[in-house]
Amino acid sequence: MRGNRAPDFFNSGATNQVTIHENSSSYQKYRILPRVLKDVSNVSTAIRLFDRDITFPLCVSPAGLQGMAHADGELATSRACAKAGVNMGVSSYANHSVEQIIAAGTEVGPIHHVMQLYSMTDREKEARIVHRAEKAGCKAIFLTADSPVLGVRFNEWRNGFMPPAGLDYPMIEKTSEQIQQQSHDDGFSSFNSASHSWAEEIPWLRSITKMEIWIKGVLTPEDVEMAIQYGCDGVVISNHGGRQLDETPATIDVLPACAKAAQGRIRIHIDGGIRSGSDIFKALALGAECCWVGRPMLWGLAVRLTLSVLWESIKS
Ligand SMILES: Cc1cc2nc3c(=O)[nH]c(=O)nc-3n(C[C@H](O)[C@H](O)[C@H](O)COP(=O)(O)O)c2cc1C
Ligand SMILES: O=C(O)C(=O)c1ccccc1
Repeated sequence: MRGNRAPDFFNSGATNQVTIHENSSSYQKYRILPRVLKDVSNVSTAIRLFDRDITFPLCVSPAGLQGMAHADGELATSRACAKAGVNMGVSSYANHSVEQIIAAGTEVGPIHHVMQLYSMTDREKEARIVHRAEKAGCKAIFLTADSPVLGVRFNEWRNGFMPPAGLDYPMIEKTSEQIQQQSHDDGFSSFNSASHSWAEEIPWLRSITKMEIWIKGVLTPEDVEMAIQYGCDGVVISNHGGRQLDETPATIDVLPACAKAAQGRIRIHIDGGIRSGSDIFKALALGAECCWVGRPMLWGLAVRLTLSVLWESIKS
């Protein structure tokens, strides 16, 4: 059976949903030790990122298929990020082009974007994404390194999730019809190169772009060291929101060791399960410079769609 249950795609983790839950619940293991009699009359949550102040240390992670949550999809996300004064990651599987997404945000206010990339079997197409992103004004490539193949997602399989008709994928240069002709797994993960490696990918990327190069999906001090050796600018400590390899640790639990390994030689950001200001505080206290968030932004888009449908039905 084929189905288009968007929640199966947006909300799901991989296999038994262990990591997706642990990402959030692990924050409750950490307690905040305040120091007292400190002058807090003049404080700011702003941090500097890509040579610009953002209002607070939370940006929006790249997530594909936002057109399934709302027709404006990534355009709306970009506007919202600009309004909030934070930066945004653009997925290679966005339903709008990087040029349109940047234009939509920039109309609202100052905003920077980063382009998410997978190592692809079609290197020429991968290079076209990089060049388009750079020309459009992206500040960095976020190379997602945890997805040589797509995660095992029982919740999607159970209902035969298929991306809906009518959505385009301008960055990977596919229409929904082309995606639907392949099975869900083939349609998506066949673009990713299962034979990717540090040596194949990073020097090549470095040779084709001046943008910063970040590795998204790092969970170990060893890979932080690899990213430093390969001259990368930053890493995002991430397990893909528990959607790729299940039973990997919560990102907050591996952050201290990763930050220690970095010793200030590379930027350390984090995502996965961050849902409140105290989560952000703990991540910063444990060594991250900035946090990123995925699903809550998608839920916001989907609620806007639901409200507009409700409103139309009330009016008529
Ligand atoms: C529906 C959905 C689609 C995603 N698509 C991508 C993607 O295209 N590329 C990518 O690198 N990460 C993708 N991610 C992972 C996010 O960038 C991020 O790592 C994750 O959502 C963070 O966890 P959180 O949702 O608990 O905040 C996706 C996540 C979700 C929920
Ligand atoms: O679902 C994801 O996590 C993801 O990275 C993805 C995979 C295929 C299409 C869009 C996003």
